[in-house]
Amino acid sequence: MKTITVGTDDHSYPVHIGKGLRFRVESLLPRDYQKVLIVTDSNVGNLYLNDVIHAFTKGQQVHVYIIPAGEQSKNLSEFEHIHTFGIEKGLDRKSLIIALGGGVVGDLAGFVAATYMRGIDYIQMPTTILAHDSSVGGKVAINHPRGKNMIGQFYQPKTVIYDLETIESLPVREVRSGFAEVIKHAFIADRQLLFTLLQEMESMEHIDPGLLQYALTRGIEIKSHIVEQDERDQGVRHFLNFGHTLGHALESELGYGTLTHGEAVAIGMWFALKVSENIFSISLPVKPYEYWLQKMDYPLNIGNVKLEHLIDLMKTDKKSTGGQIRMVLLKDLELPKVVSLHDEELRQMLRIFIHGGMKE
Ligand SMILES: NC(=O)c1ccc[n+]([C@@H]2O[C@H](COP(=O)([O-])OP(=O)(O)OC[C@H]3O[C@@H](n4cnc5c(N)ncnc54)[C@H](O)[C@@H]3O)[C@@H](O)[C@H]2O)c1
Ligand SMILES: O=C(O)C(=O)C[C@@H](O)[C@H](O)[C@H](O)COP(=O)(O)O
Ligand SMILES: [Zn+2]
Repeated sequence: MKTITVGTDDHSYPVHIGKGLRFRVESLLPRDYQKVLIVTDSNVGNLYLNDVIHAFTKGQQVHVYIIPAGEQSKNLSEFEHIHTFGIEKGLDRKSLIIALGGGVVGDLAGFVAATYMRGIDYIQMPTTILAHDSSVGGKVAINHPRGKNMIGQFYQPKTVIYDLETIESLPVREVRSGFAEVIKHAFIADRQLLFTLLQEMESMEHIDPGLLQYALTRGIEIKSHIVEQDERDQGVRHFLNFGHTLGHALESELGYGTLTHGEAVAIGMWFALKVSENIFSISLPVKPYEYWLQKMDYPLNIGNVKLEHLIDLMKTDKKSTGGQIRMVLLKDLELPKVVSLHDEELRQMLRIFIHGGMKE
């Protein structure tokens, strides 16, 4: 087992990474809890819920709430239902919530934990590749029909337990989705990892286990280092949003779950790279990235999206101020920068990108 410590203003917490950790949950908790609520989804529940329940051996009350799998569950109604369930089961301020699943479960259950009786302990047990990102850093949220993650909090988990055995059952689409956030971390902070991924990955079906474990661990190190400097997203944490300004707009515009988060961010990074080259008059490895996206079978043709809808949605992005869109661009590899863009210059670049750059 490898452990990375995340130090934030409120407290420091460990991110444990290793195989079979779901069987050891009890011993990895910061203290004893009498009442535990496991929140999971309908897919993960079938696979790993029993292992986690049986890991509690001291007679604790363990309750379970299962949400339908998918992005559409990250909503106000599920949020309310979990609160109701917690009240009915008598959860109190000394209880623990466990988020067992991908980023949807993590963001939703984390937001419930942040608000239940004004905040109770929770831990993250990520089960997707993507959740190497979402389980660390304490951004918890639900979606609003008019914008991604519009209702949320910063609320750090007490512990993150990443059992790498669980990701072995992921469908290939979710492997692909998760790798978008892996390559995001590489673009903003580790060019060596970037070139390794671009050059050595042949398909999403067969990923070298050593490379996978290395890439996830590096991603967590990069993320935690940034979160430690700017927990509440006022400055350098924006860099973790590379590819997300357009990515989030695409997710909302197409309907949550149409594109996965990672698929949308992969397209968003492609656009951000092109904008970066344009704005800074520099050359970035856009072609190798395009080639990688195609080789890895990312969906690049998103159909008929309305340009003006995307621009409006990009304005509701949390980095925007005074209605002006701000994107994370790269001045070079490992050198992200937040840049304000005028509507008209963005419109022109987005028009070219959508009509010229997104054909498979
Ligand atoms: N809080 C953050 O910092 C942060 C960071 C990145 C993404 N996010 C959010 O995370 C969400 C996406 O997370 P995700 O990609 O993990 O999606 P997800 O939670 O919907 O999981 C993807 C799919 O994989 C299934 N699944 C999960 N684990 C599995 C396993 N081990 N085996 C088989 N199937 C499994 C799920 O049931 C689901 O169908 C988005 O809502 C995004 O906004 C948050
Ligand atoms: O942790 C962060 O900060 C990130 O931006 C990580 C992103 O991958 C993640 O999708 C996050 O939820 C986006 O946050 P938002 O503030 O743009 O909603
Ligand atoms: Zn993301």
